[in-house]
Amino acid sequence: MSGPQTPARKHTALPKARILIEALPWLTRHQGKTVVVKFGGNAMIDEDLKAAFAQDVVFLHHAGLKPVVVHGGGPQISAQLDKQGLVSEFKAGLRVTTPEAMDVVRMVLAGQVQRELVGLLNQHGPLAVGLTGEDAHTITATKHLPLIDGVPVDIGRVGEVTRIDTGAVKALLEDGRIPVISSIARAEDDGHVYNVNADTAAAALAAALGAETLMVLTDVEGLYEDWPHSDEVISRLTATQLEKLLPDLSSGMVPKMEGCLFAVRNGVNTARVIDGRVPHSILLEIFTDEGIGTMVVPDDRSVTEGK
Ligand SMILES: Nc1ncnc2c1ncn2[C@@H]1O[C@H](COP(=O)(O)OP(=O)(O)O)[C@@H](O)[C@H]1O
Ligand SMILES: CC(=O)N[C@@H](CCC(=O)OP(=O)(O)O)C(=O)O
Repeated sequence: MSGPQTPARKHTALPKARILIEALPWLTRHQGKTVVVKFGGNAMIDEDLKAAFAQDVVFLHHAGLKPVVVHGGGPQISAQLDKQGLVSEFKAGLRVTTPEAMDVVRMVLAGQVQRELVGLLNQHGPLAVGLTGEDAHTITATKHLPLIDGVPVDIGRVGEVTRIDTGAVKALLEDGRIPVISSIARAEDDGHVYNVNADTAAAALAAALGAETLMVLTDVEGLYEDWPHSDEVISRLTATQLEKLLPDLSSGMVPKMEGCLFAVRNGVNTARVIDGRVPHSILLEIFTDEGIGTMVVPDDRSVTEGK
C-alpha cells in the first residue's frame, strides 16, 4: 500500500508559495498606487515580449495597483514614413515632424501601436481603453523649439507639454480600466496636433497623476555610466546626481532621463529605466528584491532606503 499522497504534493508546490510570499511586502507597499509604464518602440519589436508585457500590466492591475500605459513607436513611425517615401530626421533626439509626417505619426501611434497594445491587454478581460493626449484634453502642448548650440530650432509639429488634464485617465482607473495613451497632444494655441516624445509624455502624466512610480521600458539594461565605452549600469541615483549627468547623455537617453528627473522633482517617488528585452521585467522590478535597471529617487530619499 502506498502512503498518503497529499504531503508530497504540498512539498512540490512549496517553492511556488515562497515566490508568492516574497512579493508580499511589495504588494503591501504598492497597493492602490498608480504606476505609469512607458513602453518604447524599440522594446516592442518582439511578439513574445509584447505578450509578456501585457501579462505583467494585467498582473499589476489584479494585484491592486493602478497601471497606466504610455506607449511610443518611433521605429514603427520611421518604417511607415519610409514606405511612403518620407525621410526620418531627428534633431536634439526629436523627430522633425512636417504636417505630412504628423499625419503618419498619428495614424501609426493611435491607429496601429495603441490598437495592438489594447488588443493584447484585452485578451485578459475587458480592461484596456486606448486614448491619445488629444482626448478630453489629456495632453496639451505648444510648439517646441529645442535649443541646438544655444539657438532655438524649428522642428515642425513637435510639442512641448504645457498642461495635463487627468480627468479621463482617473475616471478610467476608478472604473477598473487600464488606460493606454498615445503621445499626441492637442495644441494650446494654434489648433494643430502635436507629436510629443513618449518618454516626455509619460513623465508629465506620472507627475500630474501623482504616480508612485514611473517605469520606462527600453532596449538597454538601464543608464550606462560611460556609454558607449562601458556597459556598467548605474543602479541608483538621486535627482541632483542625475542632473549633473544630463549634459553628457546622448540620443534616446536624453528625453528618458530628463523625464525621470522631471517626475521625481514633481512628486513621483521613483523613476526607473528598465530593460524591456527581459521577459516580465516589470514584475521583476516591482515584486522582487532584486530590482533591475536604473532607479532615480528624489534628493530627500536616503541612499540605502528600499525600492
Ligand atoms: N548612457 C546611456 N545609457 C544607455 N543607453 C544610452 C545612453 N546614451 C544613449 N543611449 C542610447 O539610448 C537608446 C534608448 O533610447 P531609444 O532608442 O529612444 O529607446 P526607446 O525606443 O525605448 O524610447 C539606447 O538603445 C542607446 O543606444
Ligand atoms: C517628437 C518625437 O520624437 N516623437 C516620437 C514619438 C514616438 C516615441 O517617442 O517613440 P519611442 O518611445 O519608441 O522612441 C517620434 O516621432 O518618434
